[in-house]
Amino acid sequence: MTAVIECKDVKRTYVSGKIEVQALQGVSLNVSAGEFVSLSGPSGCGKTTLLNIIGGLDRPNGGDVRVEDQWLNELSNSQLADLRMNRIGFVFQAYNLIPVLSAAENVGFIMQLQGKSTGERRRRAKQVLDSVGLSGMENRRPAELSGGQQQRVAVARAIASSPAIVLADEPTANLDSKASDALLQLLRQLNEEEGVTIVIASHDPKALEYARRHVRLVDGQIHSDA
Ligand SMILES: Nc1ncnc2c1ncn2[C@@H]1O[C@H](COP(=O)(O)OP(=O)(O)OP(=O)(O)O)[C@@H](O)[C@H]1O
Repeated sequence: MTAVIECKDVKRTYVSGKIEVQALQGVSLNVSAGEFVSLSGPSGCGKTTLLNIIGGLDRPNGGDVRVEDQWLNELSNSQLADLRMNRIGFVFQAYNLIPVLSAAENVGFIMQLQGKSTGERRRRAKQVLDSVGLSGMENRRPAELSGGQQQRVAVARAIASSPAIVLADEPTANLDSKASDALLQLLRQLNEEEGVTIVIASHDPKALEYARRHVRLVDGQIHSDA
């Protein structure tokens, strides 16, 4: 099967002041369509950096990443933004919901950027909020929802535009065990029923159980992949 994500010798060095940190030291990784992959490893090993580079939020200093049929080095910043908007869904630890918008408006936000009509946004927002178990909560603002519910809104937002890939960075970090299970179950369902490729960076052993392939990073390099 062709890889939907291909990382070729990806390197990322951060410079802060006189200190250089080699966050990624040559990572090569292929992920096929429909895989559910975990990225784990000690704090600072480069998980977030790798997810950000795969998702086009950051650029490598060396190597390249292909997402579907596009090599990211060849894309301008606006082409990269289009790729993120149309093909990739992000779920972050801190939910990143917009506090003044309702759940439905948060979910519809990217569709608004894509120029979808109000009616279409409302319909799709209701549909995805229903699918993540939040029927009837469309009009609540983030502050009126529990942490687990907010993270479900974040997942609904990530999947609203039917992305090929969902990248999740510590999505269970702020959730209790019941909410974590519900969220992971949701990601599994998305993966199994809709074939969405999922890459999840996490320290949470439970999150790792849900993945079918486990990539472990140590010091910016792949230590194991099984
Ligand atoms: N913007 C930045 N400027 C300088 N150094 C950075 C920056 N972002 C990350 N780093 C450094 O790069 C290394 C990798 O960081 P990264 O956040 O990718 O690790 P991580 O595995 O996700 O860690 P954690 O599990 O703690 O979230 C760390 O040493 C970190 O301090």
